[in-house]
Amino acid sequence: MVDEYDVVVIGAGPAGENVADRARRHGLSVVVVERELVGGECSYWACMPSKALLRPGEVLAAARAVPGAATAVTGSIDAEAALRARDRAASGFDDQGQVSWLREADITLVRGQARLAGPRTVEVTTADDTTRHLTARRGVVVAVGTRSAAPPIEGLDRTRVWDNRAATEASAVPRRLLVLGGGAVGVELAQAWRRLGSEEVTLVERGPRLLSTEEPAAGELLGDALRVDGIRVELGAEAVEVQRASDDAPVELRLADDRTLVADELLVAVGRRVPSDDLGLDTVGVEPGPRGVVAVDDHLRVPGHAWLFVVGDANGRALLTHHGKYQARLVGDALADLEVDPPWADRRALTRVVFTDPQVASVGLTSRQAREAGLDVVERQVGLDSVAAASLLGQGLRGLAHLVIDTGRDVVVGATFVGPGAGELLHAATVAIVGEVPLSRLEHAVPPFPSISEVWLRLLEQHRTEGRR
Ligand SMILES: Cc1cc2nc3c(=O)[nH]c(=O)nc-3n(C[C@H](O)[C@H](O)[C@H](O)COP(=O)(O)OP(=O)(O)OC[C@H]3O[C@@H](n4cnc5c(N)ncnc54)[C@H](O)[C@@H]3O)c2cc1C
Ligand SMILES: NC(=O)c1ccc[n+]([C@@H]2O[C@H](COP(=O)([O-])OP(=O)(O)OC[C@H]3O[C@@H](n4cnc5c(N)ncnc54)[C@H](O)[C@@H]3O)[C@@H](O)[C@H]2O)c1
Repeated sequence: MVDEYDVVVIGAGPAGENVADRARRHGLSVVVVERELVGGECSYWACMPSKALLRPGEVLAAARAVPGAATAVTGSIDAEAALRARDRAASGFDDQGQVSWLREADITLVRGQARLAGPRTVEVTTADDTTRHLTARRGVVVAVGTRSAAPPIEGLDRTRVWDNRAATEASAVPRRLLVLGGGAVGVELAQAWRRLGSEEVTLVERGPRLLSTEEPAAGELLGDALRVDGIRVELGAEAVEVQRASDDAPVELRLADDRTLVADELLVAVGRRVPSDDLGLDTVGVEPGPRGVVAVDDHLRVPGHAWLFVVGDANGRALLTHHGKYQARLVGDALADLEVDPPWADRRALTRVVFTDPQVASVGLTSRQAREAGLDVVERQVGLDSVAAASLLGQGLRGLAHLVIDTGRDVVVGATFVGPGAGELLHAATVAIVGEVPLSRLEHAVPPFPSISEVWLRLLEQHRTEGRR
């Protein structure tokens, strides 16, 4: 059976859904192939459940920091209620809502495993083991996302451990949790489970700090906050071996310095891998790169294959839902032959928020990336406690605001905010970066009093006082 559409999308995660939506809005016929749940990793085992797991602890900590409110907090977190709220945030791990949305948008859904079978052709093996062939008049879009990567650690392939799926869908709080990897997944889920009631949480990171790709001060401040929560943070620690006597026995993680850490669960959060092995890329002469990533040009096309696009995690440019969706919107326009800018914000204005408490929110280049790119930059940094609003948020608040300023053009090229709710501070910086607003012009962007946004005043004052160097 061969069906012809304008666009065939492989994968119905946020990137796939958005490219389908955009292309359909332009009047193109679109089919999406999904082998699991419509909505992808983000909806069920990543963004949504992890944020739901973090939220009760965040609210409680905010209340405890406020005199008057703190005394009203007498109980502890109801973990079972929190897990039920998590289930609701993940739509009960059921995709009927998103399937209805596809139907209403007049996008065809085919359930099954898709793989390329030559130029513009996709072969689908459906659940009942029948094979369908879909052909694309305008283009095929690969939006297959990523899964947890397994590091080469002795014994790992024989040992039951948590990946992001197990760690976000768990139905009970582990008494002792080990987390391998101090990136976004590791820090968020370590704090979530600690605050939900895990008695012992140890975070193991082989680098010298958490969130190693962000400004060093951000990872250091977050590390301090996690320690205050009672999480043991092991930096510069390399895991070399893992074992369990049986699936229910404690898990043992041996480090390179020969110490052994023991827990009930081990979350492995050391990065991601694109499931491109069984994608039929060989049928069109394409080889995936490291971690299965399918490389694309500036317009998200696979070089030499103008009909083949890759959006979202699978192209390795930005492992973030909102950037995948941004890419998807541009590819949806390109499929309709509209003239589009390349998605340059992936490179120059990448927005990221780690939803721990404090949140770590950043956009654009870090000081290191800016210098590596050959820019002449200065850094400005102030504590969040430099503004009046901080004292109203609660006692003992720690946080920072940091700018990377290109002295040649006198514009912001990177910004980092660490603090409660810092993610909501980010968009002002994003607009300043994308709009290349000169710092002299920012003097006229007046933040309201008393708001945390007043940190912009402190940063600009510092920049004026210290001159351009
Ligand atoms: C724990 C965790 C928390 C996160 N939190 C955030 C967050 O707060 N904010 C944020 O921006 N990002 C977050 N991320 C990252 C975010 O989840 C991803 O960037 C996002 O899901 C990528 O979207 P995607 O559409 O590219 O891929 P995915 O969401 O992975 O979807 C890909 C879809 O393709 C399907 N598929 C794969 N291969 C095939 C095939 N051959 N045939 C048919 N279907 C196929 C899959 O089943 C899946 O449904 C988090 C990640 C993790 C692990
Ligand atoms: N809030 C969010 O937006 C959010 C939340 C979670 C994940 N994400 C996305 O998901 C992506 C993947 O996140 P991640 O945390 O899995 O990966 P990551 O690459 O961000 O971090 C992995 C960490 O594990 C460490 N590591 C690697 N091997 C190790 C080993 N053998 N022993 C000890 N440490 C080791 C690395 O040094 C690194 O710090 C992120 O890049 C991010 O884009 C986003």
